[in-house]
Amino acid sequence: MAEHAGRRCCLGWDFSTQQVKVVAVDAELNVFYEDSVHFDRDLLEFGTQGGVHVHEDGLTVTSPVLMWVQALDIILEKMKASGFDFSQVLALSGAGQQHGSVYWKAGASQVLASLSPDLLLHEQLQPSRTLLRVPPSGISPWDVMPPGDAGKACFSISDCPVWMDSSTTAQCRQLEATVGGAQALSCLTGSRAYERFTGNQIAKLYQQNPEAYSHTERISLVSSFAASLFLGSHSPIDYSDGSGMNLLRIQDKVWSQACLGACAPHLEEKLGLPVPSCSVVGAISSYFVQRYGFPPGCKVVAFTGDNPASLAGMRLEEGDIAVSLGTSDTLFLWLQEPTPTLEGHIFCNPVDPQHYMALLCFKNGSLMREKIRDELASSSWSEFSKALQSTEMGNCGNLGFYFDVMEITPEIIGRHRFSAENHEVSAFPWDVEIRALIEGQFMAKKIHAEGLGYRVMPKTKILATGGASHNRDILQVLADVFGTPVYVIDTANSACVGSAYRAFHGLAAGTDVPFSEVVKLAPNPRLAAAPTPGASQVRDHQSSFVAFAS
Ligand SMILES: Nc1ncnc2c1ncn2[C@@H]1O[C@H](COP(=O)(O)OP(=O)(O)O)[C@@H](O)[C@H]1O
Ligand SMILES: O=C(CO)[C@@H](O)[C@H](O)COP(=O)(O)O
Repeated sequence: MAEHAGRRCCLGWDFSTQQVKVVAVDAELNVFYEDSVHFDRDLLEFGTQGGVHVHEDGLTVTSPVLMWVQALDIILEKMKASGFDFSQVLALSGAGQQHGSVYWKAGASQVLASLSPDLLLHEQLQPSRTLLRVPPSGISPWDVMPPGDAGKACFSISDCPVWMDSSTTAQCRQLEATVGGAQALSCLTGSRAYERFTGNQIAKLYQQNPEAYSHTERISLVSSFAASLFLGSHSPIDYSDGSGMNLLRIQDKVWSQACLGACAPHLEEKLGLPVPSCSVVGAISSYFVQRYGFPPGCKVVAFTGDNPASLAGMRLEEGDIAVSLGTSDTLFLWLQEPTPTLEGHIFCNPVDPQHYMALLCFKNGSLMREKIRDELASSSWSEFSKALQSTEMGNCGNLGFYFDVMEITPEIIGRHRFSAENHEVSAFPWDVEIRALIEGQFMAKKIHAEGLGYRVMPKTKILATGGASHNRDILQVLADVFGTPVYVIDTANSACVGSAYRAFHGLAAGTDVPFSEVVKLAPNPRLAAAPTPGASQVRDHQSSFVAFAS
């Protein structure tokens, strides 16, 4: 019998850009099981790179919905094969990459409610595998399943727009114009119009493929889509992930009728009512009880966005700053009051309904670092680290900005290098280039955080998470650029851990127990890097070059 048999626990899931991950956390808040399915490596038949398909226009970016379903099938079968005791799961919650959307076709709710435990999920939700690849040129990416599949397939479109998509500029301008401009939209929804935000993606679908839109009974975020699989019915969207749509009024937490109307008709009924992030949305469906042995009373707590879930997993406190180095790089803070501006985002807080969080998202994160690693460091993180170890903090005044894809913060593309004399140059030696990349990425984060009003205080700590937080040399640069100690939690999967913590909070639903009380026994974050003495002088010298990044 596996050692994790018979331990009462909550599960935390993360449907992120490159993989589906899960952790099991016991009642003492120890993580005792972790697993993942990596889309590019484990689901080769979908042909994704970094979990996505970039279309020929270079702007449209999608992921196959069935890949996500199949990843869940694989991971659950792996858990079963390892002897994981599902009967001990008291509750589960999860997270999804933010902004991505799933279009459930009319009739899908009946299929979800009557799944046979003898078959895998993906075999029942979309039996036909036609049109799963990136459509050849000339065919709209908004493909509809062939008419012969009507009644069988559960999705109106098989390729879902994801957060890396930047093809909806026209829809963004239209939405801003409808509500009185970018600042007015930001005051209403927490953000000016952003291409990846779901309302603009829905507007594009409606305009380009009205047939698929009209056949859609429900639109989910990636988070609420994943929750729906566990529930066996459409799960509501939670306030926190719902804040990434340009549709939710973040103060009173209802859909903005003006924004809905600007995007597409009958949208409110396709979205359902949004709910508080700590809501129990129901009990697990009988499919999971019969196939895997979950207890029938296992609660499903609303799934949320991966960044909000990370905030929960890191137990972020006011004054701290979280830096997530996943596929995207993000930086986020706990906020008492929303202060929407033209840059960055304000989301409803996932663990405290009275409060908010601020978030900045940088698209050129891990995939950009991997590219430079592959070009200059023999595809090896340890070679990459050697460059950081062998070069000086401040890089002798050399500075670089690396945006191979159109950046979100700020909107800029290309590689730009400046010598100590502030001349633009075309290349650096390999080790200088690697340091320039990492210092440039963190300087940009610091400058933009300061633009949001954030100031480093003596007690400030950075909490780092995401895949690249495994790399101590990268974290040292982070500590030096911010002049602040950097802490990590035991697993880089803070979105999963946060989801499991949120599931425990859901068990206490109705008792008014605050989230902080539920997680007070969780292990404290560990110091990973302290600022090197003298780092602040180097930073002050460099800040004169940084106008470029802002
Ligand atoms: N030792 C390392 N040094 C730097 N980056 C790393 C290291 N290990 C993993 N990564 C990066 O972590 C990324 C994946 O991060 P992760 O948080 O799991 O992504 P996501 O949740 O978006 O799927 C990979 O793309 C890889 O570049
Ligand atoms: O767009 C955003 C946040 O606004 C991204 O942070 C996505 O949520 C993707 O997350 P990762 O897969 O990179 O964690």
